[in-house]
This record gives sequence, C-alpha cells and structure tokens, in this order.
Amino acid sequence: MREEQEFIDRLYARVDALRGDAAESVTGALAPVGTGLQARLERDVLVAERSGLLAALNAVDGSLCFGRIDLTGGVHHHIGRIGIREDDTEHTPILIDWRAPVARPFYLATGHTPMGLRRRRHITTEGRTVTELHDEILDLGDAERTGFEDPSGDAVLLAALNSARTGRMGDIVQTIQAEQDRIIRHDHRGVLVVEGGPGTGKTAVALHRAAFLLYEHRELLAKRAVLIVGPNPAFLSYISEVLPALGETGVLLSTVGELYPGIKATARDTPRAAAVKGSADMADALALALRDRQQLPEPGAPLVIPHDDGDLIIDWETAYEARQAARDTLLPHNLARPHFAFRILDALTEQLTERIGADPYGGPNFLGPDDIAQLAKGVAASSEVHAAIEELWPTLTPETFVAEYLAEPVHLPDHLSDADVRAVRRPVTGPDDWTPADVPLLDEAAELLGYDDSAERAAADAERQERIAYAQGVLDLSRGSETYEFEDTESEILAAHDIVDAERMAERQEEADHRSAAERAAADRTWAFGHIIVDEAQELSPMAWRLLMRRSPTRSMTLVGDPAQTAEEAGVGSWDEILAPYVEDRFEHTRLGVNYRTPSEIMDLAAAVVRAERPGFEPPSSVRSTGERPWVREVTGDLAAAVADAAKAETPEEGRLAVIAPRRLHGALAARLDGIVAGAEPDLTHRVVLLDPRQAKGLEFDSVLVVEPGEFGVSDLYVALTRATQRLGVLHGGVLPEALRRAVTA
Ligand SMILES: Nc1ncnc2c1ncn2[C@@H]1O[C@H](COP(=O)(O)OP(=O)(O)OP(=O)(O)O)[C@@H](O)[C@H]1O
Repeated sequence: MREEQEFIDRLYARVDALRGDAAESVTGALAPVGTGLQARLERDVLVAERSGLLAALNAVDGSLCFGRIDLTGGVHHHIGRIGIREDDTEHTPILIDWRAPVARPFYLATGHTPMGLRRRRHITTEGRTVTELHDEILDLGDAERTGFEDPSGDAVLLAALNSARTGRMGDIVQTIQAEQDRIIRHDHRGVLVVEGGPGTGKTAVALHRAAFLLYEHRELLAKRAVLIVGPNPAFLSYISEVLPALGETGVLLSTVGELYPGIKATARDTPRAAAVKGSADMADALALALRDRQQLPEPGAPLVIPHDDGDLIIDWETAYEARQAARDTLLPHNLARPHFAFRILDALTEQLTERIGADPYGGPNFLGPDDIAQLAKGVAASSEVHAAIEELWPTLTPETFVAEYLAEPVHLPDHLSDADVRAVRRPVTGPDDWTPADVPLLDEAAELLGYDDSAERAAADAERQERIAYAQGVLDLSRGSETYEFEDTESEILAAHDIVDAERMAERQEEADHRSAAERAAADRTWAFGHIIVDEAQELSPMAWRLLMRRSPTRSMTLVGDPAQTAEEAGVGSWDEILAPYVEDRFEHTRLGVNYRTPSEIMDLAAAVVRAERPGFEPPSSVRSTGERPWVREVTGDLAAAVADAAKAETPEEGRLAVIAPRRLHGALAARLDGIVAGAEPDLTHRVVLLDPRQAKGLEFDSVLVVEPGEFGVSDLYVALTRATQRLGVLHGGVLPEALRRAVTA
C-alpha cells in the first residue's frame, strides 16, 4: 500500500507540474505575439496541444491511475486514464494509457492465458489517496503473496456494480471485461454492430470504443470528429460525462432530431405519424411531390406575359421541353432550375426574334446577332417573365417544401394510403412546429432540392487564396531572415518553412480562427464524420438511417442496440434490413451476453414477460444476484397515494429511484410525490424521477417502481423492468399482465 501511495504521489507531482506548464504556456501563447512567423506557428501548435492536454488533465483528475500489471520478467507498468511521461530525456512513461497495446493484458489476461503477466492489480483511490488494492495472481507457480489477493478476481467489478447511482453514467475503464475489450478495440473499419440484452454494457462499450478510436486515429478523427447519436436529450446528458472522464472532449452528442442545423424539433408526433414519416416510402413520396412542383401550363391554356414588344407565350410544349432538358441534367431541383430558366428565356427570345424580324416574303430574318442579344437582354430583364418561371419551377427551401407537403400530403398508390395521409397531415406554421420525425424529411428535401452555394464557395475560395498569398509572404520573409537568424549554426531548430508550405499554413490560420471540428460539424448539414456511433440503433426509422448514412460516406460506424427492446413503430426489425441498402452484408456483428446491471432475481421476472410472447427468448445472464425478490402490489384505493408511500420506502439513502408510469398518470403522480422531477427532459441527478418507459430507455437507477404495467407493450415493459441495479417494485390498480402474475406467484 505504501509503495503504491508513493507512486501515486510521484504521479500527481508530475501531473501538477504538467498542468502548471500547460496552463502557463496556453496563457503565454494566447498573449499577442507580433507577426513573426515562428511565433505564430508555435502559438497555434502550442495552444492546440496544451489546451487539449490541460482539458484532459483536468477531466481525468479523479482516479487517474487504477491498475498495475507485473510481468514475469520483473517489469511492471501502471495503467491509467491517460498516458503520462517523465520529464527526462527519454520521456520515460510513468503511466500507461489504458488504450495502449501494452495495457491490453490488464483486460484480457487469465490464469489460463496469462499473456506474460504474473499479477494484475486493481488500485482504488479516493482523490489522491490509495484506499484499496486487489491482486489477481496469474502465474500460479509464483509463490509470492502480497496480502491483497482477491481469489475470485471480481471484487472490484462487483463493488462498481453495487455502488449507488448518481444519475450520470460513469466510465468502466477499471473493469472492462474481456468480451467488451474485444469490441472496444475491434479493428473493423466499416460498420460494426454491437448487440446485447439490457445492461450488457452496450452503451459503455460504445463510449469506450469512441475513446479508443480517438486514441488510435487521433489525427483523422480530430479533423472529422466523432458523432454519438442517442435516443433523447435526457439520455445524452446521462452519458455526457463518460468521455470527458476519459480525457476526450471533441465529440458531438446529438439526437437525430438535432441533426438539421437551424431547426429545433420540439413538437411531438403521434406514434402513427412518426411511423409513417419514418418509412422508406417517404423518400419516394417527397421525390414525387417535388416533381409535381415542376409544372406545365394546361395544354391550350398557355401563360401569356405582356411585354413591350408584344405578348410572350409559354405554352405546354415550350415548358415541357424546358422541363425535360432541366430534368435530364439529373441535378437537384434548385440547381436544375437555371437550365429550365435558360431554355424558357431562349424560347421567348426566339418568339420575339421571329415576330419582329420575320421577312414577310419568306427571306432570312432581318435581325443580326446584336439585335437578338438586345432582345434576349430585354426578356431576361422582365420581372413578369421571372414570375412565370418561378410559377412553373419555383425556388424552394427544404423548410417551405416539407411544410407545404405536410399541409397537403398526397395519397400515392403503393406509397401512402389515405390513412397514412391523414396521420401525417399537419400544418407547420412556425419553427416550433417541427417534430424529430420531420428532421430526416428536411434532410431528404435538402438533398432533393440541392443548395446553390456557388457564390459562397467562390467567396470562401477567394478568402483562402488571400490567406495563402499572405502565408507565402510570411514564409518568404522567414526564408529571407534565415541566413541572418540561423547562419553558421548546426541548429536543429526547425524553421517554419521546413515543416509547412503556404497552403498548410493558411489552413492553420483557418483552424486557429475557427471552432473545434465537433462544433463546426454541428453547424454543417453536409459534414462527413470520421466515425458515427448510434446507441439504441434499433429505434431509428429508415428515413433516419438515410440521414445518418449521408453523414458517414465512409460507413465507419458502430451501431449498438437490442432488437428485443424496440419500442418505436418506425424502428427497423433486423440489422440486415437496416444495413442492406448501404453496405449489403459487409458488416461485422458482435454480441454481448452478460448483464452487469440487473440482478438475476429481477432479470428472471423481466425475461418471463418477453417469453410469454416469444417462447424461445434467451435473456443475457446476470453477473450477480442480490437475494432480493422484486415485489408486486395490487392497489384497490388511491394509486397515487400508494405510489407515494412506496417511493418513500424505496428511495435509497444514497442513489436514485425512478417511478416508471404511463404518461397519462404523470400529472396525478407528480402532484403526490414530494420532490419528484418529471417532464420531457427531467434532471436525472435528482433523487426521485418520474418517467415513461420510452424516457427510461438506456438509463438505470438503484430502485425502480413500475406503475400500471398492464398499460405497457411488451418491449416497453421489458425496458421498464430492467432499469434497476438493486430493487424493483410493481404497483397496479388495473390488470396485471398474466406473465408477471405467474412469475411472482411461482
Ligand atoms: N465492465 C464493466 N465494469 C463495470 N460496470 C459495467 C461494466 N460493463 C457494464 N457496466 C455497467 O453496467 C450498466 C449497464 O451498462 P450499459 O448501460 O452500457 O448497458 P446497455 O447494454 O447499454 O443497457 P440497455 O440496453 O439496457 O440500455 C452500467 O452501469 C455500466 O456502467
């Protein structure tokens, strides 16, 4: 113990020194530095590196070191949340990053396959004080004992699983299990599916995989950013502290409903409307609706546009040919529009030319090229002509197009039935009317419409060229001063021009001017992420998948989910169904089979509920049991009063309680339960929270009360019953599902 405390003291002394250095150099580097090239460059590099280091050091301060491995040759390594090096010439490692290959045996070694280890030690600290050591002997021939032996090897894991919940997910870096480690470090570059029942650590594994990928592919992912998609904002807050605790901050956490910049989708759809909007048919329906917006005058009823030189006529044939030519470009609607407009203008100019310059005796047209050009100018300047073009081929924004579509969705054979149309018809009159299911529609519309950013691109390009010219000037100055500054020296100092060219330097300036990649990604609909992690992936609709796949052109993704917990009507049933359109069968499927959250007594009950519907259902096996059976109570009188009494009795001294009840009861329950928080995004760090089963997805609490389970569908009930780490109670005034009744009386 003393030896480890000495090590921890030495480690923190180094960390404090590093932190001081980093803070000082960030402050120093941020001070004005004049215009010297070397100084500017050093500032950029330093600020980026040191700010990252500082953020990581601050974030991982608690239990920085959590393990040690002793190798058979006598060498040992301490393992921690980030790597720390000595301040010597060799930069000797003091603490090994858990993601480094050297650390791997800490997670994988067993007595059977010791991977060169004699001993694995778990070190528990409080602040900077070592409080516990747990040793596992992996070389059974080794007689040396420390007095801290943990014969079962799972004391630290069980302590973590039994600890009181805080309302925020913690990292599992000290106790990652071998099956989880293999997924976290999986080197599959494409789509990796992680499937497992409740509590198997899917979310934890996905987050640790994000941290691992950021370590392995730091340069690429720092530029392209990692996106983590979760089912709702409350869930995202629940997981928000895991990556910072692992020293990683440059990740964007988002729901699908937040992935269309500028739109905050706060309105709600009925389940039926969300399902229809989410179906793949919607992509065809929108494409067809857009073709409908490219109109023609009725045959025999042309558009007549008054003009100084006589009426201009756009008849069905003229518009048809122009429309065909524009459609033949295969460009999105707004980008094809200039082709349509050009054809119409051309046809109208020809009309005028023929009318004005025609030789009554059949000879060639009187007008020369200059006259015709003059006529064309006049046609192009006519606001009436432009109004007619706009009527036939309007410029559309995704927002106006989707809003108009939802106000009047059309029944399409093989696409949308009349009932579907009725379900989605809904006026969108302001920014607060968008729902999360509208966001993939807006994204689809943006693709169909295209966005003419040529003016913006030209401006950005001009700005970039200016920056390059400026950087070139600075580099030239630096080269010019080289002889003076470094003359006659064998200096190993790298001058700026040895390592950058003007373009790279211009990029640096650009980077220095702007936000982090994750922040830029959040504001850019067309951002291509370096890696995307999707949690509760089974809930996403086909339209949501289309949106996400656009954000991931490389298909570098980790998809996490459990089909048995699918609740959304729009959710897709199987991985093959989700992925076939994008990667066919080229995805890697992994499974997790051990439930770390729910004790076996509770899991047996939850599994019985699913088995009643799917007799062959195999739940994950619980890693622990508590000896406490879940209870079921029938309430004949005031249900809210009974729930309030039960909540008082079940709220743990430390830790959290959740009441999971149908939404229709929330008003009455919230009124009776003192200090309970409820609502769309309840603060999960509160002692007692009220949720419906959809909100409870992915979360966990020490104790859970499930109210009126007869009103939940099977998958919602399965989710609700599997949220507790310690105790579960069920209260009902209405009918109890048969499977539950049988399971508790058994
Ligand atoms: N190796 C581990 N060490 C310590 N705790 C772990 C480990 N693996 C999982 N856990 C804990 O088990 C609980 C469940 O993990 P997690 O939420 O990731 O499961 P899940 O598979 O996503 O569950 P669900 O499908 O129900 O949302 C969490 O508290 C997590 O920290």
